[in-house]
Amino acid sequence: MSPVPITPIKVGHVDDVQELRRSKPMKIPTRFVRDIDERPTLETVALPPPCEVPVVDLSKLMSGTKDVSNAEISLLAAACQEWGFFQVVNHCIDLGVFERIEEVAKDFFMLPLEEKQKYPMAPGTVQGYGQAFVFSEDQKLDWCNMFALGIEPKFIRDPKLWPKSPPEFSELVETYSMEVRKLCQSLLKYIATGLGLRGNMFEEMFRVAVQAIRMNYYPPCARPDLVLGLSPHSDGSALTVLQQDKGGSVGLQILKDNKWVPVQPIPNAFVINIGDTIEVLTNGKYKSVEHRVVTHKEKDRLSIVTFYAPSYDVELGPMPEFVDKSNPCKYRRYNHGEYSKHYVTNKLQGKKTLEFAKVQIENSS
Ligand SMILES: O=C(O)CCC(=O)C(=O)O
Ligand SMILES: [Fe+2]
Repeated sequence: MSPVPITPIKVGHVDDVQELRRSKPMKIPTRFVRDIDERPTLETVALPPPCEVPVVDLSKLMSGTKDVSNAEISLLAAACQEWGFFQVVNHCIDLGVFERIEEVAKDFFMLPLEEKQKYPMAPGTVQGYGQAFVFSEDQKLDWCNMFALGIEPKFIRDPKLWPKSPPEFSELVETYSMEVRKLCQSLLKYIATGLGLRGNMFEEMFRVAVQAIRMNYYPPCARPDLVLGLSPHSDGSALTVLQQDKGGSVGLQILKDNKWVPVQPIPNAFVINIGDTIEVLTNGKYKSVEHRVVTHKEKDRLSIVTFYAPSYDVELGPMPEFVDKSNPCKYRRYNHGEYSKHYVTNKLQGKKTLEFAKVQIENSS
C-alpha cells in the first residue's frame, strides 16, 4: 500500500457496485461478466477430510503450560504449511472493538455516494473509496466497493482520506489497528518458533512494519454465477488478518489442491493468511495461497482486512535456513518497497505478482 507516483492511466467508467445494484439493470454490465473459465462454481466442493481451514487457539499458544503451547505451535505450523490459511479464536482482541468496527464499516458503506466520494481512490492508487487494482479499460471489474487506508508508519497516511462520517470511524480504525498489530506481532512470533527460528526473528527483520486496512463491501448480485466479488490473488503482505461480518454470505474461497474451498465463518474469529513475504522468506515452505471472493444472490458481505508487511526499506530473500541442495533458492533478493509498488500497480491475477521475485531453477542433472 505504498503511496505510488502515478502516471495517468485510462480505466474507463468504473461503476459503483452499490449504485449499480440499486439501479437493477436488466443485465449485468459486461465489464463485470467474467470469461467462462473465470466464472465461479458456486456449489460447495466435496474434499476428502480435513476439508475445513484449521483453527488455532491463541490462548493455547500463549498458555504458560509448555505442552499446551507446543502442541498449538505444531498445529499452527501444519496449518501454515498445508493450508497457508487458518482461523484464530480466543485472540484477545476486545470483542466490543471487534463488533463496533464491523458496524461502523457498514455504516460507512451505507452513506450516500456523494459522501463516500469525498474520499476518492484515485485510479491506480490503493487508498480511499473506490475499486483498487484497475489499470485498463478492458479489465474485468470486481463486484465490490472498497475503502482502504494506510495506517503505519504514519508517513503512509493520507489525512484527507480519513472519514469524518460516521463520527467514530477514524478513532475506531485507530484502536482496532493497534490491537490487530499486536495480534500480528504475536502470531509472527509463534510462526517463527514453529519454523525453528528465534521468536523475534521476523519482528527484528521487518523493522517498523507497514500496516494497512481495507474494507471490502460486496452487495448481493442477481447473477453470482457470472461475476467475482474479488479476483483470485495472493496477498503481498507477510500476514493478512481478515474479519468477516456476522450474517454475511460465505464468500471467501481458497485454492486448495486445485479446488476452490469456502472458508466458513466462525463467530468472533479472524481468518489469517500467509502473504508473499513469508513465502519468499521461507523459500516456499509456507505458501501465500491464492484466494478469491464469490457473491450471493440475496446476501451482502463485508470484510475488514489488515495487511501487515515489512518496512519498505527492508531487503528480502529466502533465509539461509530454508535453502539447501534439495531446496534450491527459488526467489531472488529484492527491496520490499519495490515489491510493494509492483504489487499495487498490477491487476490481481492469481500468483502472477510473485513472479517478480522468482528465479529460474536450472536443472542440475
Ligand atoms: O473479502 C474477503 O474475504 C477477501 C479479501 C481479500 O482477499 C483481500 O482484501 O485481499
Ligand atoms: Fe487477499
